Amino acid sequence: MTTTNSPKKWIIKNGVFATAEQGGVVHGCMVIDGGTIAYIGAEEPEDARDLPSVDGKGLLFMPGLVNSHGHTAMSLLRGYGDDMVLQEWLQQKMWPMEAKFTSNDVYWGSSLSIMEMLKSGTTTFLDMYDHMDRVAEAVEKSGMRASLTRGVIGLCSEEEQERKLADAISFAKTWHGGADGRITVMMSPHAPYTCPPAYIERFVQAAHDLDLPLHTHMSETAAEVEQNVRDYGLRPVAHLEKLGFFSRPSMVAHAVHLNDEEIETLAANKVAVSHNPGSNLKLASGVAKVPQMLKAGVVVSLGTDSSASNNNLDMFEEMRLAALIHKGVSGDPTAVPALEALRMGTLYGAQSLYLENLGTLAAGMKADFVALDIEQAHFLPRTDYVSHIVYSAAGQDVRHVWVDGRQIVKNRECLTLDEEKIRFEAQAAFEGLLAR
Ligand SMILES: N[C@@H](CCSC[C@H]1O[C@@H](n2cnc3c(=O)[nH]cnc32)[C@H](O)[C@@H]1O)C(=O)O
Ligand SMILES: [Zn+2]
Repeated sequence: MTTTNSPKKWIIKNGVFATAEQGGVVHGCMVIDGGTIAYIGAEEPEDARDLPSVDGKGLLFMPGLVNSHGHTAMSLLRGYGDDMVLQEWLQQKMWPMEAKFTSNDVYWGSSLSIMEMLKSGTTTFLDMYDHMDRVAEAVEKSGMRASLTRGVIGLCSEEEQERKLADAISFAKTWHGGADGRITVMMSPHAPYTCPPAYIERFVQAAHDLDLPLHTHMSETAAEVEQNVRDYGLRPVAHLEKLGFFSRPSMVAHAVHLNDEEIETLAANKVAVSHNPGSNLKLASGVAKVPQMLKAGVVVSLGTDSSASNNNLDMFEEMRLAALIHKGVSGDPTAVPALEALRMGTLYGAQSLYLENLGTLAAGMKADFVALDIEQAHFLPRTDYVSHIVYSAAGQDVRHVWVDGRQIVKNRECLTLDEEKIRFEAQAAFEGLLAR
């Protein structure tokens, strides 16, 4: 395929498009006008005759993947603490190292993750972390789309709490709508077990004042749920509901340990969930009731969580895990079929981040899409392309990536980033952390 220098309006011909719309796959062409998909269909539109064109032969186009929960700077801790239970992993391994992170460490860790995500077909991600102005800088440079949130652990003095909340608010004021609208912001107390109730209420108030969605970790482990009942007399869902958390558009990560009534509460309050199957398996947190949540009408998207609990950011793996685990656990092979897994990785991700016109290939949607190289053994025979994406593909199959109609990965290389420098600086940052 010969690629274009992104003229304002152009057409991809001879392509196969897995649209993530109900109905699945289009063989034909797609017209891109600036940052928007203007047309997709089997027939070439009359007025497209003279447009600059690209031959899509040998490529499978699909919407860019949306990674709805993670901590990008933690790629610096990949392989640093494995095979541990959540609370010990956080308290003994992650938090002591993270306390040493400088804003430069965050910049290079985040850049490493951004490079990994882009090259494996993710075009939008959520990041909950500290030093978020540096993450925003990395996102802006990369050309990627992101929902960024200054996550706050409130197990500290009141003064410190005030400083962190002020930091979260000032980050939101500076960056919401930044990078030509590619950056949006959420407000995030880290979790009910790391933030006192009154402090969580301050975040809810700030989200109201700034008109932003809320995000948090919720009901990730059974121990956390028991602890919440001991401390506050309520399970985390009722606890957060009581604190007004669900009075805002909100999205919670994990939601592993839920009873039927809690699933109904999430559905009734339109609370979206980021399901993180790889991280939940690795930390043995349990298996979320995804088929039940989907049936109840909850928007369930997919996230990797950080590279310290995954240990990569390949969203094809998360789609495959989501499609497989829930079959295995329920004994029902019709649970989470391929198209639903693809929609969890794309459209439902966009919806859970409260981003509009994003997540499928259809006229009027944002032109965030990727092309997989399907001239490979594991894409044959050419039967069901949605099945191939979910059950056979991997991030390494991604060849080109566009965000807002602009090409940012071409022939597996990031056009916006200095890949060698990022690899060097990330390794140096990790060595610096070990030495301090
Ligand atoms: N250092 C910050 C808080 C950062 S929010 C992101 C936090 O989430 C933590 N984290 C990563 N994965 C998980 C998970 O699966 N569950 C709960 N916390 C996690 C991570 O270690 C990091 O400390 C402060 O100033 O308060
Ligand atoms: Zn997390």
